[in-house]
Amino acid sequence: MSASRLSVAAVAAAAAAVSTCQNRAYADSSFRFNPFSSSSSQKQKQQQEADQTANQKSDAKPEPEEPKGAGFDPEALERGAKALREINSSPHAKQVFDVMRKQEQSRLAEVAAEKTHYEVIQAQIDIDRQRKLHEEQRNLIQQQAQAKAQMLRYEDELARKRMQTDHEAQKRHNVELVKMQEESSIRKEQARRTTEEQIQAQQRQTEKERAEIERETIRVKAMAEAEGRAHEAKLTEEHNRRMLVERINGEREKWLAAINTTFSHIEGGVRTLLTDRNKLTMTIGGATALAAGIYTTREGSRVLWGYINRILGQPSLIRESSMSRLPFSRVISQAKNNAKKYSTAAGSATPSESKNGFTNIILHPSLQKRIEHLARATANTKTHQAPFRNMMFYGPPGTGKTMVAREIARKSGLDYAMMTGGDVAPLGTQAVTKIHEIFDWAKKSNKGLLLFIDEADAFLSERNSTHMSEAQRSALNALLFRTGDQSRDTVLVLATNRPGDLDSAVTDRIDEVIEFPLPGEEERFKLLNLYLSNYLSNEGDSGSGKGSLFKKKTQKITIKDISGDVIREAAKKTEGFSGREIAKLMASVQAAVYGRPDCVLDSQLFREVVDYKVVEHHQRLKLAAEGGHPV
Ligand SMILES: Nc1ncnc2c1ncn2[C@@H]1O[C@H](COP(=O)(O)OP(=O)(O)OP(=O)(O)O)[C@@H](O)[C@H]1O
Repeated sequence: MSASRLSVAAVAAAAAAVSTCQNRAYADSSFRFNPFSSSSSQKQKQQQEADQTANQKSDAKPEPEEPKGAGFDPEALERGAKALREINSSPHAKQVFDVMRKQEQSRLAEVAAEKTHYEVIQAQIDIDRQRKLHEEQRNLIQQQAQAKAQMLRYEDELARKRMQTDHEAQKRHNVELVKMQEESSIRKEQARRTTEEQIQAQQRQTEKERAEIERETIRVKAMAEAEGRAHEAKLTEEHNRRMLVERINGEREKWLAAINTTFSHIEGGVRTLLTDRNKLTMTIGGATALAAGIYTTREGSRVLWGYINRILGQPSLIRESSMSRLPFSRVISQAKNNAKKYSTAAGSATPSESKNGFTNIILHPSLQKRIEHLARATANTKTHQAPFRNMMFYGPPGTGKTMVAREIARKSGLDYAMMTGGDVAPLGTQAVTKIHEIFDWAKKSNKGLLLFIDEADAFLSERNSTHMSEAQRSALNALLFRTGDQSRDTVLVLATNRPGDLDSAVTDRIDEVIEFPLPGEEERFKLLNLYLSNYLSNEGDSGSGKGSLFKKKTQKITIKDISGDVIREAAKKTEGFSGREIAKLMASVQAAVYGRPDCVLDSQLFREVVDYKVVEHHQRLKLAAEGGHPV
């Protein structure tokens, strides 16, 4: 029993020694497997502790202390060798070695198992590592993908921003381009306009120069003609004087001879007469009758010559003139005026005339005041021998321009002559001569002449206008020439519906410009009243009524219920009517009254005529608007 115990202890010691050596060898050779080496060293430690415990138990006597070397412990080898020796000497050596071999095998198996376990762990670690690596790679790829996507997004955003910026820049550029183009076109337009204006200014300048030259030519021509005429007149006068002297001398001699003869005859005759009383009486009576006949004939022929001179001397362009009246008609009118003056002085003047300076002319109060003032100024100008002021009347047709011109002439004591611009064009080349004739003729007036040119725009329009003929232009230049200086014998009054068409040189000669508008409601009311009394009142029905259309009236007109309100209503309806239209309306009323057997004018008939005249007026306006003509 003790032997076996001993052998077991020896084997254990040997095994421990061997294993220690092996462990050292392991520990030296395999640093790689740290966990295993640590566990084997622990085991070795445990083994050593177990061996020590077994040795202590088996030996129970203290082993002398071996000096401990630095790296190698010979004690174990010694103990191993001792144990081997004991084993060798033991009969159970074989069994011991078997056990040892089995232990070794089982230990190796353990080590292999541990190794396998470790390998499994290692593989697991590898797998984990690989998985981690893979995950990391995947994360990395994901991150890269994210970064790339972000990058792409960023690039895309950048590209979009760039595109937007480019687009805005392009837009700005386009706007600038358009602006530049606009500016350039404006500049071009301005340049074109400037050029056109320059060309027009040049043309105007050329026209002006041409007109100036023409005027100068006409002036020089006129002066030359005047000089020629003066020279001719001088020569004629000289010749006439010589002839007269010769004739007087001849006559004197003839008369002397005749006187001598006569005296000798007279002497004989006187002697006979003194002796015969009857013959003396007859001779005295015959001489007186002869003297009276001679005087009457001379005065009569002088008056007749003056009249013929006026009639034949009146230029053909003058349509109406106060200078062409028969001398006896002037005497009659003078007598009439005197009679009027007398009756006025006696307090029988018509209210309209005493109050209103212009008989039968209805104007707006302010216009009337101005006209009266002008008439007074013209009269005073004439009295003081100052230069006359020219006038222009403009406004729609039939507003009283001609009437006023005539009245101004009458009031200011001037002669009056009227011509129409439309008559000038048909005269062609004769027009210039005729214009000069008028102004020469105007000089014959002792009182001064108011020359009224109606439709002045027909021949005094802008000289640059294309539809103006050369003859018309010359006529206009002639008028401009004759009115260039302020005149002391002619007042020029132009009337036109289109003042804007007049040549600037013509308007330059005008001192007073007066507008004649269409009558307002108050004026229409007065006009209706005026023409009602002129055409329909029975005053002066003896045939001399100033307003009667027919001098002889066989039946009296009866006016019924035509109150102020009825006339006021008509004045309201006739808005846009001229004075002439209102006069015509009342003439129509008169015709309508004469159309009735009883010659009664009542408010119904009056209203009917007014209504159809208003309709007619609007139709005329419409037609004129369609035709593009002024009414
Ligand atoms: N203000 C007015 N007062 C009274 N009657 C007027 C007035 N205006 C016009 N008339 C009447 O109209 C007629 C024409 O007037 P007048 O010839 O003076 O007009 P006008 O302006 O010269 O016209 P036109 O431009 O056509 O020559 C006159 O005879 C008169 O009957």
